Amino acid sequence: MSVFNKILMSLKRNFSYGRSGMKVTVVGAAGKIGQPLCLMLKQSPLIDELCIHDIKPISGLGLELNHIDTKCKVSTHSGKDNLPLALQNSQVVVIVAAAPGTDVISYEEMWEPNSKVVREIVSEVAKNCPRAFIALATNPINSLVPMVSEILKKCGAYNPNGLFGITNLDTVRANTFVAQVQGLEPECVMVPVVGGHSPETIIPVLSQAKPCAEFTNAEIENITSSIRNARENIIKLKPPESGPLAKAFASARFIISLVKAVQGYPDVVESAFVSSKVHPFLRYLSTPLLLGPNGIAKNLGLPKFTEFEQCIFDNAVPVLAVDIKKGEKAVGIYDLPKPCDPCAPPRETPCPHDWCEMKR
Ligand SMILES: NC(=O)C1=CN([C@@H]2O[C@H](COP(=O)(O)OP(=O)(O)OC[C@H]3O[C@@H](n4cnc5c(N)ncnc54)[C@H](O)[C@@H]3O)[C@@H](O)[C@H]2O)C=CC1
Ligand SMILES: O=C([O-])CC(=O)C(=O)O
Repeated sequence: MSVFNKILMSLKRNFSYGRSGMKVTVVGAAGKIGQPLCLMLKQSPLIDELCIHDIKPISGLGLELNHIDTKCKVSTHSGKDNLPLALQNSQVVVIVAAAPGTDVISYEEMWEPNSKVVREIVSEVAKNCPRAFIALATNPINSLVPMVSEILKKCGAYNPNGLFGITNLDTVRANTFVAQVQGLEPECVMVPVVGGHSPETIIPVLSQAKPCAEFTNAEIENITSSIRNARENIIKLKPPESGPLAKAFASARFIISLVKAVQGYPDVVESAFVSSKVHPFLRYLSTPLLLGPNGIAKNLGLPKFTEFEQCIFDNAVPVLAVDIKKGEKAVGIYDLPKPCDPCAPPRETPCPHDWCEMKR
């Protein structure tokens, strides 16, 4: 890129900082994560309109939020029929809607009911705001993001750089647990977490934590399992009706980063589960991303792994492949070719070990 173009781009960015008219719509806003998430988004000076939607009545929540003395205006729409109105002119759509009671069951069990809910919502997004960035928090992320991509493709509204499965809760947890072990301030710690968002597919890359840190093998195993089992541990301890606060915090951080990037702020990096070419067998993967005005500006790829990290990553690959396929197949498009056939001639890129024994 020429120096002239670089200057032009930087001027464009500076002019677009704080651009007005940023409408963020949260679908499923009356839920347990939706409410604290909206409270946090209402405090962002970068959002002009926070539109909240739920199938449940939501005007009281909107009124309550509008009593907060920040510039962001909250608009409310409830009921399925009013979703198109809520979505119109949205630049970012956040989906936290889920079928009743699915927050305490396994990802496997919630796939069926939640895929129905998300499918309906995404079809409306494709019709009413096809250019909006979509941030999906509803689980199971590993299968729902591929499903949403296929729905959007069918509707001619797919932008691979504009669809994100929110996984940075795992990064938030990793930063916290590493800070506890190392005696550091959590705000100063940055741990890359890659893979997917389920106990078997979350890969915290502790060897690349910043600031650089030494861990014993026992610490590595404890931190990794605390991150992977965080959801289960919370379900055991918290009454089901209480709010998932750290989860809402992580989602809010992701949305605010996305809004910043869309408004032209430089150097915005967050991890998310996205369409990806980083790994030869996985069409979706969570990795750190450089975000920009058009969504993903650059996929920062996989960090360097230790032997342990490589091993847990390799074990996650077949699980992720099955999760991804489940989402893609749900829209009835195709069956992916088997990525590794033991009888086929050797491939240029070696299959990860364990691949061929994968459970299907
Ligand atoms: N990716 C992540 O980091 C996180 C993901 N989650 C996921 O977010 C989802 C929501 O969790 P909770 O708020 O605890 O559940 P919840 O059951 O408390 O809330 C879900 C809300 O969605 C609404 N809803 C259902 N169908 C709808 C539709 N068609 N249109 C609009 N609204 C609809 C419900 O009325 C309800 O208010 C779950 O799938 C959970 O696993 C939660 C926290 C973090
Ligand atoms: O499923 C949920 O409620 C939230 C979640 O993703 C997690 O805790 O990792």
